[in-house]
Amino acid sequence: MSADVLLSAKNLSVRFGGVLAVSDVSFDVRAGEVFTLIGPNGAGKTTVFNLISRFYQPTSGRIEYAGPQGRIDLTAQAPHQVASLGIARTFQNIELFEHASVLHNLLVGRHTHRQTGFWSELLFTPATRRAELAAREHVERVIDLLDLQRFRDLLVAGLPYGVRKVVELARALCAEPRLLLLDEPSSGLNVEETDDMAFWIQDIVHELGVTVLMVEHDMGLVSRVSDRVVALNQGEVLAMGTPAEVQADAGVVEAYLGSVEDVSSLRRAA
Ligand SMILES: Nc1ncnc2c1ncn2[C@@H]1O[C@H](COP(=O)(O)OP(=O)(O)OP(=O)(O)O)[C@@H](O)[C@H]1O
Repeated sequence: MSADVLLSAKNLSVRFGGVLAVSDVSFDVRAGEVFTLIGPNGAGKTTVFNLISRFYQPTSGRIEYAGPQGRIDLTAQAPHQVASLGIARTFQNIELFEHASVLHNLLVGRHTHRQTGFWSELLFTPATRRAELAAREHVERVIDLLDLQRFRDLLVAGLPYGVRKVVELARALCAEPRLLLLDEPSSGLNVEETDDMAFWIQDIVHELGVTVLMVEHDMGLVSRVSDRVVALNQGEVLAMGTPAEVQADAGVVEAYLGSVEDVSSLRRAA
């Protein structure tokens, strides 16, 4: 794995009974890029995400990851270790504490980052106080970056869907991830909100230096924010490259024929 690679999927396969959901899939995600998985329904995108989050174990293959303490085999880690390795994710269906304020949700998101132990937290030692202060500062930075000031003390349950999507993005960022997994960030959003989401994704990559691995159906968003794209079909890699290169691939065009997605919009906006 070369120095600029943050995550490397190597010959991943997953079988569910008779279904080969992911078949010999390999790709590298470079530090600082937006790397996007596309493909028709059932192509294996969510399964790849679930392998990286450690919800699923591969039938064969492995995932190498440049963690805070050096390179590791991610597939050997327990699911509860993933957050402390600097990997955060959002979900297709928003997962927030509905009856807590935005600020509370963000502080909970931050909690996975805490390094202080049980006794120091109980005794509120100087190390705990410093950690608490750093947590608050980072949460405030994320609130500012994603323009959430006016919502900070409101309950999540009362917020419009589009704002909740941004809060979920903020919650994931509060854990200070090295790698952020975004599962269909545009799902449920209207055109204007999708436009804003593209802006937020670009902003967090540039401002926070986070690497993004995304599953997305909206090809306008994909072409706007992605550095590189991998197209999956029936569990296999069809094509990989810049949005324009993948769009030009004959296999990709064929896989998308008859589907609602318009592959021509994969051309990156100038
Ligand atoms: N837990 C599971 N048990 C059995 N089969 C599964 C499981 N998860 C996924 N599959 C199957 O694996 C294949 C790939 O599904 P996956 O959800 O990864 O596709 P996808 O590309 O994310 O599709 P979509 O865009 O519809 O979310 C499908 O045939 C699906 O039915």
